[in-house]
Amino acid sequence: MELRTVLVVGTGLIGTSAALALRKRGVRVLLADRDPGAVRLARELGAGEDWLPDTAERESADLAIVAVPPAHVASELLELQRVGAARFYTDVASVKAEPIHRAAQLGCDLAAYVASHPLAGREKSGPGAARDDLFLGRPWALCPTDEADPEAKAAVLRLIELCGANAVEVSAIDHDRAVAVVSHAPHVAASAVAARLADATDVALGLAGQGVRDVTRIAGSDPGLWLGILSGNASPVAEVLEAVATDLADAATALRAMAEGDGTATNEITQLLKRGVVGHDRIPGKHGGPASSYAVVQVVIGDRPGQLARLFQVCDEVGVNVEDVRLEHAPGLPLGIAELSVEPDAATTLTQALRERGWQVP
Ligand SMILES: NC(=O)c1ccc[n+]([C@@H]2O[C@H](COP(=O)([O-])OP(=O)(O)OC[C@H]3O[C@@H](n4cnc5c(N)ncnc54)[C@H](O)[C@@H]3O)[C@@H](O)[C@H]2O)c1
Ligand SMILES: O=C(O)C(=O)C[C@]1(C(=O)O)C=C[C@@H](O)C=C1
Repeated sequence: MELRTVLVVGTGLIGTSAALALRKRGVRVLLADRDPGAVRLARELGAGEDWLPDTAERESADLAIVAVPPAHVASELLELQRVGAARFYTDVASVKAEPIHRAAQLGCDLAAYVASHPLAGREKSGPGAARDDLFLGRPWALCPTDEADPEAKAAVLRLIELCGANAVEVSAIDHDRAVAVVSHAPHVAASAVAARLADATDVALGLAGQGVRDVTRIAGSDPGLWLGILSGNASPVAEVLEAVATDLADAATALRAMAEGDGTATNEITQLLKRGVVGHDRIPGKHGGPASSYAVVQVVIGDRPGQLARLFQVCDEVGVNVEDVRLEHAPGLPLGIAELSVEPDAATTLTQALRERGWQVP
């Protein structure tokens, strides 16, 4: 099924990322959001054009993507179907059973609707955080109901393909149980670890390395959005968290025993760490990797004005496009590391050029 025109309702992180990916593949994208500022920014980023529902010659889109918080999906779907906004509809909410149930209760046309969920995101919200490669190589769940028209499913499969993601068909109930394990409970665990940092000493924070950043990155996400996600999948998430809490309580008990000289308690900790390795190794590498397979060039930079500008100047001189940049500060030192993500075959050129110009590239 070809998608010529797609309507994106909710031009935040996910809606705008999908819109940018579709634009890149030549699809016409119409944008709508209850916040006019979100539409304006998405448009300025090149995500599409404003949807003008009141114009007489308004056409119906091939597909509408409802990219709003889970609790608003069903009401938004109903309204869009009422005005005939599109031929087919999907949503991207992080929970699936609840919005589908609500859509059925409200009397939405379930034949034209196939719920979906891309397993890709960021800890930032809004169109400014959107990226056209967000979904590349990532799983994208779709949960067609028995009522769904095969053509509606084909439209959503085409959306997933155009965004470069991998379609995974699953029932809504199975989806919600699965994401409780791989997304929702991990999020709460990250928040609990990050909450310990709220009153950590400056000394502790000054010693923060990559480990705590990796474990807590998602804890920086919008609490309002996550309250909606967690409350839409409360029982499955509670079940996983109870198991995690048991492991943590057992680990604390074993550590107390070790502190009091009980050598046998080490076994308890070793078993947990080993089970952790087994679980970690089961995460499929392809889906766990970065959105694009860029090479990272690390450069030591002084903590002085103009350093980054000089660095980018070298990239410009040798014609290397910087796809992403990350700064690592060394606490207490007038130095940091700039990590430049570049196409793999540009990494050697850039490394050489930087070294020739006196930059320290470890
Ligand atoms: N953030 C993630 O990592 C992530 C990943 C996958 C899926 N999701 C899901 O995607 C959806 C959007 O999340 P996001 O991260 O893009 O959030 P966001 O806050 O970046 O964007 C949501 C947008 O929806 C708009 N909105 C809210 N209610 C609306 C309504 N009734 N009508 C029109 N617009 C409305 C808001 O103004 C906002 O611009 C959520 O359902 C979320 O569960 C999020
Ligand atoms: O990586 C992130 O920042 C995410 O928000 C990703 C993540 C996930 O847990 O994998 C979070 C929630 C979404 O529903 C989908 C993706």
